[in-house]
Amino acid sequence: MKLDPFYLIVDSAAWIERLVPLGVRLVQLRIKNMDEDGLRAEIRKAKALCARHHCQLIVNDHWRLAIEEGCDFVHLGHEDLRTANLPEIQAAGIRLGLSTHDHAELETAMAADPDYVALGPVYPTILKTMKWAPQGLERLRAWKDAVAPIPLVAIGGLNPERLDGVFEAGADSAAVVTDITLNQDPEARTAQWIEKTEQWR
Ligand SMILES: Cc1ncc(COP(=O)(O)OP(=O)(O)O)c(N)n1
Ligand SMILES: Cc1nc(C(=O)O)sc1CCOP(=O)(O)O
Ligand SMILES: [Mg+2]
Repeated sequence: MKLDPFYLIVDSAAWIERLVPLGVRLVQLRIKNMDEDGLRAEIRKAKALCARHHCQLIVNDHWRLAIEEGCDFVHLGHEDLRTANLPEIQAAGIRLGLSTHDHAELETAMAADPDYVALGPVYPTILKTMKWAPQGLERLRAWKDAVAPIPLVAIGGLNPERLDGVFEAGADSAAVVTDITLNQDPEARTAQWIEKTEQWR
């Protein structure tokens, strides 16, 4: 499976409405702290927007709602995997991306037969507190050797200036939150990401 090299992560359907029409092909809806009705409405809106703009939607964490809403790709972390029903996800034909941060998580992830593996944080991130130190590019290279031919996603502290390094180290896709959502011109920054990643598309 080929992933788009630019993997946008946002926390609302409103962001998807704003940025996906610019040409984003891969987006994750990552919402924390919302009740089930609100989440369902956001997922439904995001799904419709992505279908209209030929963008692959990946739903973070909320795999059951994703199945119920007819989505086809979810992202889960190690903690999520403890409570997720993998056979149910697989039986629903849902593709699965998994986070990893260390060798133990990588082993668990590979055993789950994922459609991609993410490694992070490659660089320091301001989005959330992480218990892992920045992984760096050599670690990314080692992960590539371990997961290929499964696609590898790099995440954490990424910006256009860091993309040559992460793709040279073997990443197939680069995921980003704050470099775009906290930018003073998110539309222009998105366009910059799309243009910069064209060489790996
Ligand atoms: C592409 C991608 N990689 C990693 C994560 C992190 O997932 P997780 O460890 O479950 O943490 P939360 O994002 O749920 O806080 C991700 N969401 N996407
Ligand atoms: C959501 C997330 N997961 C990570 C991991 O390492 O698993 S790093 C991260 C935050 C990514 O945001 P930014 O691009 O702003 O650094
Ligand atoms: Mg999670």
